[in-house]
Order: sequence, then structure tokens, then C-alpha cells
Amino acid sequence: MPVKQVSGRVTLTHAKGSSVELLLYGATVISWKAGTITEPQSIERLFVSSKSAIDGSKPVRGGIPVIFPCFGPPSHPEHMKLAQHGFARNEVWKFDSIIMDNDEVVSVRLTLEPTAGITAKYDKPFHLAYIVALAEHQISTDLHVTNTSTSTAYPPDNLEFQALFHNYIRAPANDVLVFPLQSKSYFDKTEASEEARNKPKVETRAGVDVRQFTDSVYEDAGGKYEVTWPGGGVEITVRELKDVVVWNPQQVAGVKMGDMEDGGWERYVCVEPGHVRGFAKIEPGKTWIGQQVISVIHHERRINQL
Ligand SMILES: O=P(O)(O)OC[C@H]1O[C@H](O)[C@H](O)[C@@H](O)[C@@H]1O
Repeated sequence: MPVKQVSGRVTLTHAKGSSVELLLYGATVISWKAGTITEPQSIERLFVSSKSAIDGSKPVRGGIPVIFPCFGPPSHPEHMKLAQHGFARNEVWKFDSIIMDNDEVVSVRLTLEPTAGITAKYDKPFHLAYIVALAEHQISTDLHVTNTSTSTAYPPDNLEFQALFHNYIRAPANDVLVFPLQSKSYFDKTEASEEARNKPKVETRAGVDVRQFTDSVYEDAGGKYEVTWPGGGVEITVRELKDVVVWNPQQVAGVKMGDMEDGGWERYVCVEPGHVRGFAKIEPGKTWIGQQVISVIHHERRINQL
């Protein structure tokens, strides 16, 4: 069976050997295994900390958590009762359906609607659908956000939100470079003062490394990224997700995270496409779709990039 659902966990298996596992908790993808043309044996492409909870007691420290409706600490007046990164990553989603099940693609849809628990801290009407699709060398995740308000009042009852896919890409962090962010403007969240964190910097590096504690929010970042290391890499292309965050805590911040395994920060880089500077806005009855496609890179790229 290409799609299995057992105790809150959904497994997608592709005819060519790739696979995905996701939890209904947070709709969090916790594993994506794929090979390349030259090395077809499927290997794990995502990082999950061995100290992470995966029992639904806390957001997963790894994989691909879904961030909605706020990124970081809430700043929008409608989000003030929410925790950092909102609620989508720690609510139990519903398995809705298998969308595709053929030799090319296996895909499923999960949904999340307001519950009493959500409404107590966030009273906007919404519907979320999350589609995860697996191809031989690719995973895609699409978040459909619908404003289900039926209000016809003026001004319109818009839904204003941020959304982001918090990809923990398994990689030798000290050898990683992220392209092409040169000359993009970014906000450096590692700065000590609020004033410095809110002052845009301009990226001067051709390839962005994470050898130091890095927490950078690139605005209008271009929508196509390569995360490469000697001998490997992934490419990420997006739709409607204008910004990208590059994050690695390194030891200095990593040791302070209770659910991070020792040295875990050496084994991943987070490259997180999202709409996180400002807010996406949808009118009543309308749907917004944010998408990413992550593909394995088959051939060494670093020779050309350096
Ligand atoms: O610890 P979490 O709430 O999962 O957040 C983990 C990280 O997420 C993003 O990458 C933010 O830019 C970081 O500032 C934050 O530390």
C-alpha cells in the first residue's frame, strides 16, 4: 500500500523507493527518504533531533513543522494569545484523503479547522488544507489557507497571517552553502538589540554559510534556493512564499534547547520559505496557496558555485 495510516502517523511510499512519514500532530513531516540518479539508494533527507518529542506533547524539533498563523513571537493584534510560531505545528490535523496514488506521485491531504481549544486563543474563522506529495526525487508541501468568514461587512473581515515551512534539511552544517541570496536584504535575529534586529542588512556573500549562529530573515528572497554541500544538496522552489529564513543555532544557542541532541546543530540547516515579513491577507471566501517543492540535487554543484 503506497499510503498507510497507523496511530497518528501517515506513511507514503513511492514505487521507485522514496518515502515520507508525517504525523497528524502538527501535520509534521518527520522523514523524507530519497536517492539520486547516481546513488539510487534512498537516504534520509531531513533531520529530527533524537531528543525531540514525537508523541504530540510538544512541536517536533526537526522535519518540516508547519508554521501558521504567526512566525516567531506574535506581533499582529489578532495573534496575541498565541505561542511562538502559532498553533498549526501543535494541533492534531485530520487525515482527509489520498489525492494521487500512481507510479509518478503519491499524495495526501490533511486538514485543520477551528476547535474549541484554538478558538479560545484565536477566534478568526479559517480552514487549512495541507497537501504532501512524494515523487521519486522530490517532496512538495502545499498549504491552502481559506478565510471561511461569511461576513459581508465593510471593511472586509480579512484573514491576516504569516505562514512558513520550517525545513530542517539534513546536511553537514559546517560545509553548507545556501544560494543565491547575495544582495538580498535580510534581518539578523542574532543581533542583541531590537533596533539592530529591525535594521535591514544586505547579504554580501555569494553562498551563505552557517558556521556561526545564524538566524536571518531574507525578504523578497527570490523563490528558488540551493542548499549544497560537497557531494550533495537540495533545491527548493516556492510559490507565494516571498521570504526565506536561514537558521542554525550552532553550539552557542543549540545547547540551550532542551530538545536538541548533542551536536545536533552540526547535522542540519534550516532553510524555511515563508511569508513572514508583514502579513498575507485574504478576503472572506478566498483561498491562498503557499507551496514548496524540495528536490534532491543529483550532481556535484559546488565546483561551479565556488
Ligand atoms: O524553538 P522554535 O520555537 O522551534 O524555533 C526555532 C527557530 O525557528 C526559526 O528558525 C526562527 O527564525 C528562530 O528564531 C527560532 O529559534
